[in-house]
Amino acid sequence: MNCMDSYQLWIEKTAGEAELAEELTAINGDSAAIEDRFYKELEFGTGGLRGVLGAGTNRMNVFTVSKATQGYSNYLNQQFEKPSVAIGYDSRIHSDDFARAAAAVFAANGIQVHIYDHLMPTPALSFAVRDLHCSGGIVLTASHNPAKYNGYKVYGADGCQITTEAAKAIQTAINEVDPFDDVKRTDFELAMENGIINYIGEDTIDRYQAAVSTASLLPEGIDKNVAIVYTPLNGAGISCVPRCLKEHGFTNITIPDEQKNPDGHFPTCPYPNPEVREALKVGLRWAEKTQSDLLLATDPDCDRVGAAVKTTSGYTLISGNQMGVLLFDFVCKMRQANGTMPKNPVAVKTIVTTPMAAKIAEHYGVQLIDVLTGFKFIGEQIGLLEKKGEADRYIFGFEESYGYLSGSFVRDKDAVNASLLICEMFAWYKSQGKSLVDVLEELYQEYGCYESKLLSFQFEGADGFAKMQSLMTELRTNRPAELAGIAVECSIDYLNDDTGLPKSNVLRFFLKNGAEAVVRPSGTEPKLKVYLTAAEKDITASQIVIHTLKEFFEQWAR
Ligand SMILES: O=P([O-])(O)O[C@H]1O[C@H](COP(=O)(O)O)[C@@H](O)[C@H](O)[C@H]1O
Ligand SMILES: [Mg+2]
Repeated sequence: MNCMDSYQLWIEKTAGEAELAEELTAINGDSAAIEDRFYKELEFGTGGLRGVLGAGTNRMNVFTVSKATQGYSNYLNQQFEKPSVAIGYDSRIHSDDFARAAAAVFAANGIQVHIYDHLMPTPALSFAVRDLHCSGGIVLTASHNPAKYNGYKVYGADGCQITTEAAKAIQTAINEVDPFDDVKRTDFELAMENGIINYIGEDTIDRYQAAVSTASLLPEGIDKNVAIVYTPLNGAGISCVPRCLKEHGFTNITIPDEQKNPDGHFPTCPYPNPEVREALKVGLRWAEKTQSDLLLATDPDCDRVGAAVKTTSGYTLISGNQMGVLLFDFVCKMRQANGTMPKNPVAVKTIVTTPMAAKIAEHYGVQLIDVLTGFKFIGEQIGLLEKKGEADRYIFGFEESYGYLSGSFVRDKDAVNASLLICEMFAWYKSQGKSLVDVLEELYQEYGCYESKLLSFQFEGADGFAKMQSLMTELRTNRPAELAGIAVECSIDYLNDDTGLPKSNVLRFFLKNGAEAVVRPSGTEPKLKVYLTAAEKDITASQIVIHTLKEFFEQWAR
């Protein structure tokens, strides 16, 4: 069906939904606006389905959510005799409505539903799937994307987001569903009365908090008087992070008034992504006002966490790679000291995450596995260990995009777990008179001066998508012998080369002196991402290499 026909059909079928009907009427005659909403359907990317809120097949709305849920229900009913699911949601616009709509579709398909009765972190959904022995689960969230987005993360029975094979099968099942004719629905309240929909109890939440507590590494007697500013960025972290920190003795916590309450409009952080400085602005102001030691900021679904620490010259932001290596080293060090390092320990990172991790792994005798971008691939590795009865070998997983997990109790990145670890690590080094910046410097001395940078280039709409594809194709077919004058020693095309990993649209260039550039389109936002790494003899030299590469790629993406 072409865009115009789809548009007409949607006008007819969505008349009962005031918000959508109004939007469709408003774009009458605007062919670009119509095309943008109908030129494709939402598809699984790095972290589930994700799209702008609004009317159309390429938008997140009650129809696309219901269609996805019907498809997922068909898949579950095929795979399991008596399927059940867990549902979570964050603070985004319509996350709760979509969660209830999805619950009603599952219920109408005879699938038992366990749904949180208030917003909860994404990792708590991963936990609930495992705790309640569900066949799968979903979270309504677009993670850290801007406020105009929402999304739909899908989980398997192991509590891990579905990976390649399952995603393909579920996508096929979804594609077969007509959103207007094929979706079964029941009344949410009625299904609650009938017991096919249940609220997830406090006991599950308590067990989740207890599981996170098992990740604690700090020995008795360490001073925990760390002054912390914690901001949930108007998201789900408020439900778990303060409680977790307090239960572990970190009681000196200030939460910024503006960002404490759930609010999907994110009025003071329109792009609620701890990776970007702008999102930390309010938190930094509160940190300065209260002269706090540490700032922690979790994204709306509380699976990633950003941090800044007080130094003599103000607050220093710690990047995802920096925090990853700090935590990885800390986990290894403490487990060795506590006598809890398992035999043949395993850590997992993504291919776009700093190669410095390999040096740390080698130092501690940890096997380090590299996987494609997406924490689901880290969770998948834990699942593979679990199948062999060896889940305890997993000690840490991380990715440069501020995602960390130090235990097998959940299968997605966990910012509650990571917030606790960061506070413990901070207190541990503070007790030795060191800041995290000092420790980072020590790690550079020991393992090499790795510097990294992520470049993101925005490409909106159908035209942007085509431009991104052509940039990738051009780079793939005319593989450069040098980048910004730095020799390319070899390169990997993850789409066509045999890497042992699933095929993926990623190009990786290994440059002279251990520098690297990895290029890939984002699977969650209309962006092209370039991940740069340099490893020179000092940090300044590494920064110069990064700067040169940055200028080159900025020119390239124009
Ligand atoms: O968005 P989240 O926090 O659910 O996280 C998901 O998306 C991020 C961005 O992916 P992309 O680079 O494809 O945009 C990935 O780094 C992450 O591994 C994945 O779990
Ligand atoms: Mg997130």
